[in-house]
Amino acid sequence: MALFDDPVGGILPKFSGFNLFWSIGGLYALWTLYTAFANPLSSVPGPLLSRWTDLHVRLRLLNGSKARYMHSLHEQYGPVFRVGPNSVDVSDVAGARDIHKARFGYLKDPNFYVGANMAKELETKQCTDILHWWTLFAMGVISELCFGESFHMLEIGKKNQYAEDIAEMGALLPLRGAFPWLIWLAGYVPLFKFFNNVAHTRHRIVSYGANQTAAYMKLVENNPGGAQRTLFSSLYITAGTDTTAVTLTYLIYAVSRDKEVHDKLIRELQTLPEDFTHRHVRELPYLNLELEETFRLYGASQGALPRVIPPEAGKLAGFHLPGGASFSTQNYSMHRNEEAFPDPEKFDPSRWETPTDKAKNAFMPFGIGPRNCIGLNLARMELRLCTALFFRAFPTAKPSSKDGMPESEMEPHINFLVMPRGHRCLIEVE
Ligand code: HEM
Repeated sequence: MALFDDPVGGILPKFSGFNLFWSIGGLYALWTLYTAFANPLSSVPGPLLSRWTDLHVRLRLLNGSKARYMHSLHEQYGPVFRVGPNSVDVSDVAGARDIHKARFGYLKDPNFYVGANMAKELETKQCTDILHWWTLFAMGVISELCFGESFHMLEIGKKNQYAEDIAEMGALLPLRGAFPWLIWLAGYVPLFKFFNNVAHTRHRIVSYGANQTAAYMKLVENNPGGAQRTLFSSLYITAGTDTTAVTLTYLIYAVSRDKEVHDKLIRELQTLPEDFTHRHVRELPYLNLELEETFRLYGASQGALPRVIPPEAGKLAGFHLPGGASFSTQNYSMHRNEEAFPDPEKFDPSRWETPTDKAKNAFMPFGIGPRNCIGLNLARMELRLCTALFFRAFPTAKPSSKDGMPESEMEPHINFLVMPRGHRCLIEVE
């Protein structure tokens, strides 16, 4: 059957369904050959499949194993490998640094709120979920900075709808990027209801942010001298909540399961005055080493941070990368570079006593260059203070298997951000 009738008669060639099928098939075959062999990225090593698709990498987002899979591909193919037809991942330290760079308080008293809540839970349940409490704490700090008002979640002991939405959005962010068509499909197919919720969640977050900002502006108008300055809601609130809470959780976990590291910290904390402030903890040498080692192994940002090669193209670690191609670096690999960090899986704060240049260069827990983390000083401050307050209050803290929590629950589930697989971290005291 002719698909297009030519009313003028005989000028246009007649296309049958059969011809159309072969034409599309032919174009597809040409594209397949081009992406496989003639694309400028074809000289970059990588799995054969990556010449046509990055689906094998994206699918691993679903079970949080993408960073580990990418790391295994680095071990197999070297510091630059092809992720998909138009993207590469780079763990070459010098190259990654060049490209990233060239182109391109009022803290709520964690002792009072967090400490009291944890102590209560320890008394009633004999263990406490520190991830839960650090999340409420970090959210409280950021909401005060953004909206001039805390959400009072620490006092109530649970997340409000906004915090639930933010957490859900954060968890789904990588999936939105990797499978945008699933979000679209969710609007039509009831099977994908889970993804459909993403759109509603996003809408609720945007309107909450707008309302809170309007309320704050009114407060400033009515009381120009009285209202505190805020960072406003333009600061993406997710960036400062789970990142801090998860990193802090892993810090406490890593320290409390290693007797030598733990005892050293406790001895150092005993030198603090009773009414210590951040000014005191900032100067504690061993606490600071522990912070660095936590950022290296468990810093919340371990997944790929993508960048687009500018139109004039670039050379990276010996490979020519065409303009428009995407390249990424992931801290999971950079921070496990064996030359920079011997025995990379070991949590060893002492490696930061005299770090080599290689270690300093490969270390980028807050990103580098003009788009690095704007909250890094706040995050460091929260981590130092909370760790000191926590171990002063609970010096015998250790990971708990009460409530049936196996160690495997603490295995990092890495999408863009890190999250313990079990979404909790139970601690008990002796
Ligand atoms: C341990 C805690 C944290 C870690 C590990 C972390 C890590 C990072 C990283 C790696 C980036 C760069 C992302 C990229 O290159 O695409 C980033 C960006 C950012 N971070 Fe953080 N962050 C933390 C805490 C915070 C806090 C507390 C805030 C809020 C005050 C914050 C706000 C931001 C913002 C707004 C950006 C985007 C900057 C831009 O795009 O120019 N972060 N963070």
